[in-house]
Amino acid sequence: MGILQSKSIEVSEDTESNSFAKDDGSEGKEDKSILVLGAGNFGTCLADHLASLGNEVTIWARSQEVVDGINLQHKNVKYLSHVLLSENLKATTVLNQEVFDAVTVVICAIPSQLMRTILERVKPFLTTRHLLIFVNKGIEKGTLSFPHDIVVSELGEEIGYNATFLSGPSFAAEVVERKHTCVTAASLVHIRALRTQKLFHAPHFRVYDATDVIGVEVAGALKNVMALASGCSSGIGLQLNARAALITRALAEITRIGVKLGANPLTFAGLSGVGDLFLTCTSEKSRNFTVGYRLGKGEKLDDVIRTLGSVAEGVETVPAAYELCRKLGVDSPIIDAVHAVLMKGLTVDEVFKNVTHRSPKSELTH
Ligand SMILES: NC(=O)c1ccc[n+]([C@@H]2O[C@H](COP(=O)([O-])OP(=O)(O)OC[C@H]3O[C@@H](n4cnc5c(N)ncnc54)[C@H](O)[C@@H]3O)[C@@H](O)[C@H]2O)c1
Ligand SMILES: O=P(O)(O)OC[C@H](O)CO
Repeated sequence: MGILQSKSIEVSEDTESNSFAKDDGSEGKEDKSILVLGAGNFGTCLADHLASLGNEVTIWARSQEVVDGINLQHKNVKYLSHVLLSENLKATTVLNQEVFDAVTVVICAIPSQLMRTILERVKPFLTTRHLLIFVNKGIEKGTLSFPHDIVVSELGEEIGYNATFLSGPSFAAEVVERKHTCVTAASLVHIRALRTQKLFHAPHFRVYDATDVIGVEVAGALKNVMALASGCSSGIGLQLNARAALITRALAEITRIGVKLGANPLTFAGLSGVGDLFLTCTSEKSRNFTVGYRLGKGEKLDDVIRTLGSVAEGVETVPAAYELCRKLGVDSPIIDAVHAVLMKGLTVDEVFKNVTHRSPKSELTH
């Protein structure tokens, strides 16, 4: 926490002229060769999207089986296995200088808790020439760092401030089927956000540019925690009135936290804010909602995680979000409730009862 917050004003007030921007007319001209780190659900769908737009895309996977499946059958045998991927998409298990020299764009689609590990590994190969894009939605446990803070601390300010963060309502399973999707690309260096927009933009995949990185990151990380809460609420049988109330109060809670960290409150009314919150809190396609729902039905967290088959970022973000709210001195009843279920072992019914017994509040000040 704090690295980005303390520097954001310095670089965001005049993003076109700050020392990190390189607006010499060459930005983005060569963005045709792309490396995607992480062949999970989201890495695969983004790689396929970019390949289908005519780019040369290489996706890095740890598993030889996944790499062979993509290269030989155009299928990711582990994730999104029902989909035939673009023939422009190649896969590799290799990460070396040659691989990075061959591309101008690097996209990191690794869960937030593993970001540092992968950045340590690729750091020697990255330069400011690369357009570096992150799609993580989480807060690192222990350090309470948002993705951008991790990037700056691992790769330094020059590369870190040039990074872009892509977020918003975007289930991988829909993106890969070319279902209409709108997202936000945020970078402190505005021309990098515009370059990301140009790279991904298509009639079925609209990208809006932004510079409020901390707002977009807070919204992306915390909507996962709120989706756990929404799933819990459905799991114990609460209905749509309760869901609407939860989403509304979740938005108020996320906005309070974001504003305390220096975010623009209007970001939370955008795609990465209420857009993603609404999507994830209302759909069984969401892994976070599903985890919450199963907890509400009485399953044990370990059993749910073991059988999920994919990451639910909210689970690891809960303890970090809880700690962050204590540090900031922000009232966070929904995060606290999810924390009590996940970390203290209370049942969803018990926690819900406690929440309903809170004293009456004033809507706009709480
Ligand atoms: N799936 C979606 O719909 C979606 C949409 C938007 C954003 N995201 C975000 O994208 C990120 C990735 O999510 P996902 O859905 O692709 O997750 P996933 O569980 O489908 O895949 C995770 C990927 O990380 C890799 N990985 C796991 N451990 C690793 C390690 N130690 N080193 C390197 N790689 C490792 C896995 O092999 C896999 O490729 C998350 O932060 C998520 O919030 C996901
Ligand atoms: O399946 P979830 O809950 O991780 O949500 C996926 C995306 O973040 C939705 O935008």
